[in-house]
Amino acid sequence: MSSADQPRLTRASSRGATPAASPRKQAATPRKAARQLSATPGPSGGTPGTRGTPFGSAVRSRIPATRSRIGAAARAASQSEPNSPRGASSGSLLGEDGPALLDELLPPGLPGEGESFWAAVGAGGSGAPTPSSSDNIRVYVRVRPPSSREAAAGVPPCLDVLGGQTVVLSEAGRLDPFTATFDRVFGPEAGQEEVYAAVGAQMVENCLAGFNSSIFVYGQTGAGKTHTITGDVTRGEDGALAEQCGLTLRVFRQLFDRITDEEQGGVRYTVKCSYCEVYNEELSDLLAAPGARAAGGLAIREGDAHRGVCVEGLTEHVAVNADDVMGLVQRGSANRHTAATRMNERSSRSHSVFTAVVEAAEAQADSGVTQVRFAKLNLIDLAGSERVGKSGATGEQLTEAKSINKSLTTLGRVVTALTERQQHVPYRDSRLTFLLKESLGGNSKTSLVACVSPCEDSAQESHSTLVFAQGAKRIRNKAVVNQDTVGDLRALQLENARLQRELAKKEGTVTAELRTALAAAQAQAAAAEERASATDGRVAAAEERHQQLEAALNESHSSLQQRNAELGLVKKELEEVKATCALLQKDREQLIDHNAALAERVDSLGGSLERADSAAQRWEADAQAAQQRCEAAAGGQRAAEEQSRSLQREVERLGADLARLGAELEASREELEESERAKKALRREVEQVLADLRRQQREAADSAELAASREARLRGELAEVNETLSARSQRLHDLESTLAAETVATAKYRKMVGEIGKLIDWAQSTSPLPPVLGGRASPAGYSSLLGGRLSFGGGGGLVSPLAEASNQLRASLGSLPSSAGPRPKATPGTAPPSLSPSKRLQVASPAGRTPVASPTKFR
Ligand SMILES: Nc1ncnc2c1ncn2[C@@H]1O[C@H](COP(=O)(O)OP(=O)(O)OP(=O)(O)O)[C@@H](O)[C@H]1O
Repeated sequence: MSSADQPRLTRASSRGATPAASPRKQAATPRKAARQLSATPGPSGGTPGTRGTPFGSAVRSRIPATRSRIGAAARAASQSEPNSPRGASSGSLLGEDGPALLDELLPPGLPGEGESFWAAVGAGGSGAPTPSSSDNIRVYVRVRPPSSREAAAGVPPCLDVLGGQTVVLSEAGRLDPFTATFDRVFGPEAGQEEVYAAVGAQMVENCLAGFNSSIFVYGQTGAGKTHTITGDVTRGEDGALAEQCGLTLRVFRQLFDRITDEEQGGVRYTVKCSYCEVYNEELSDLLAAPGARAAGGLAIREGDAHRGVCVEGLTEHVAVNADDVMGLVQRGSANRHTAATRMNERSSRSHSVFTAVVEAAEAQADSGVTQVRFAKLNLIDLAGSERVGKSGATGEQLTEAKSINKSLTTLGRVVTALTERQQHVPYRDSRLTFLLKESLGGNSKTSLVACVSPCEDSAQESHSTLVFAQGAKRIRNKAVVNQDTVGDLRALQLENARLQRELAKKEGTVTAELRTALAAAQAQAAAAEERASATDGRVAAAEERHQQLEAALNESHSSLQQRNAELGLVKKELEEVKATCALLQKDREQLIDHNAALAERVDSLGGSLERADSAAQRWEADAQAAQQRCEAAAGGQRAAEEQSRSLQREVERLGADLARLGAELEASREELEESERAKKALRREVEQVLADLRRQQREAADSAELAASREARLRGELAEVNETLSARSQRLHDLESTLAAETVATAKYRKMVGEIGKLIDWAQSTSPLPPVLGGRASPAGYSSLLGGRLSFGGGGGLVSPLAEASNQLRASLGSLPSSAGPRPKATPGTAPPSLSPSKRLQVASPAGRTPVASPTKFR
């Protein structure tokens, strides 16, 4: 614990809160308080010596008059502030006059002389005086460390903590620093345990003592509220709470430790938890089974005098240790509405309230009375206010932000109304404030932790938070110890029995005073019964017991029958009073509702009136200004008329221009339409050309494919033709060789024929000289060969066969080609087929040869 805690803890203990550092010492506190309560003189323990004190028959005669005063007081109470602290309003149906009026009903010396019945029955109808405490809300400020984003951006700080209780905000542009003092200010270095020791520990003690206790966390988004109230709710490595665990689990750990101690002293505890959230003005149960969430949210209503505001249908879960609570907090937190925003990666989009109702029952061995104390412990995590522009909220987040800001504004108005002690506190203006009604200005000991960012870019929000926290400091709550009526009713019944026994002892000497005392005691019992009937069904049993006592009284004191008849009359009267009270209670409730509705109506009418007033003033001012403008306008009217005439002329000129421009426009429009038509025709043409092109492209593709296949086929055919050609060339060559040989032979034959001819000619001639053969003179042998001259006439001789042979030779030579060159003869089987010229392919002949036409197929 830091040294800064010291002064605060000293002051806390002087207020009755026990420092957390000494739990053992604290452990005795509630038991001691309970014993003290039971020892305090009450109806059953009236001050010795006052019992049986005569208090005159005048008291009885005052009853009817008093009854009418009760009615008036009840009506006045119901019309007065419906939001009066729970302790005051719940103590009686009769409002502030209640104590005095009931004192009038009671004989002196009954339930605690010198002490009003009001104090005796207190808020819970207890026979013991109820300790109450009127405290201001305790307000703490927690400055969180800079976030990693702020540290990285180097945003300068704007807050200083002085002496543990003062915070100073200095902002660029602000002339004077803003300074505020609180119960405690935690700097960025303060850990979770330190915050718990200062804020949470005392709440545990308050709760065990029977006081409702609430802790709020408030502040802008991302300021550290959830970190403070919930924090890390997982187990640490050693199984203990995590270091960053917030107030909630630390409070319950301490609470259950203390309960264990207390139970050793005979006190029995029950802890019932609930967890709800207010999201977009709808209340829902965070611990409801999946799918069991009420559509449209849960309803809130004013509960009975003891239990305060109730949420209908909210599930309650019994917890017997801190682990149970941890499970519930984990489950509920997982169901809570959260979202990532620019300001906080996991921003709570709802207000949440974790509530535990702690009930302690302690039997009093001496009196048989069972003291029942109970307290509500609320841990409230408010959603953070946010500037929409800064948080970047849009869509659903924007709706959430608006709803959050609206309910926080109502919270601000409630705080203002309470601090200014206004008659009407607008609790009902939002679900949040209605739900937290008891914690704000009511029956609760309340602490508020205002969370702020240390950095300058949040200075404005930190300032608003500190101003809100300052306001909250001035709220006064009135907490009372909440006690049940079981034991008190029993005490009253015991007192009743005692008085009746006393009455029996005195028998015939019983005075009218005693009867009145008895009646008063019965009135007390009946009143207590009536209050008890609002909370449980035990009254029926009590009445039965009461009747049994009456029967016993009748049996043992028959002499008192007549008096008992009178007693019956009184009882009847009391029944009437009871019935009247019940009616009054109904009236009062109706009046409270009516009053609240009226107050709201008055508020809204007040607002409307103010708006109407200010509108009327504005209208008046507007009328005056309009009057002045009229006057000024009248002066300017002539000038305006002149101007109007010139404008008229201008208008006419413009009209002419307009007509001309209209005509031009019409012409342009026609041109435009024409060009539009031309454009369309052109477009059609282009489309046609494109279509043709596409078709041709397709055909070209087909032709290319065809040409490729033809080329391949032609190449094949060409190869075949080339082969045929080379075979034919070879054949030609052979034929040429044969022809050359034949030509040589032919030439030889010709020469021979020529020479033979010459010889024949010579033989037929008379020339003595032989012809020149081969360029030489024929040898003599010819002559000898021929035997002289050949004779070609008659007789046939040698000349005729020679001439015949020579003729044959000439004929055969004449059939030979002369000089056109050799021509190959078509060989059978190789003769080219008769093909059309168009189907012949010209093939190059071998060098030196005549080109040959080669037949080929051609498709
Ligand atoms: N005192 C602190 N020490 C260390 N970290 C902190 C402290 N306070 C806040 N943080 C961290 O700052 C971040 C924002 O805190 P938190 O979620 O509690 O803000 P919040 O006020 O609840 O915001 P919102 O209203 O948007 O829900 C968290 O990551 C939290 O752990």
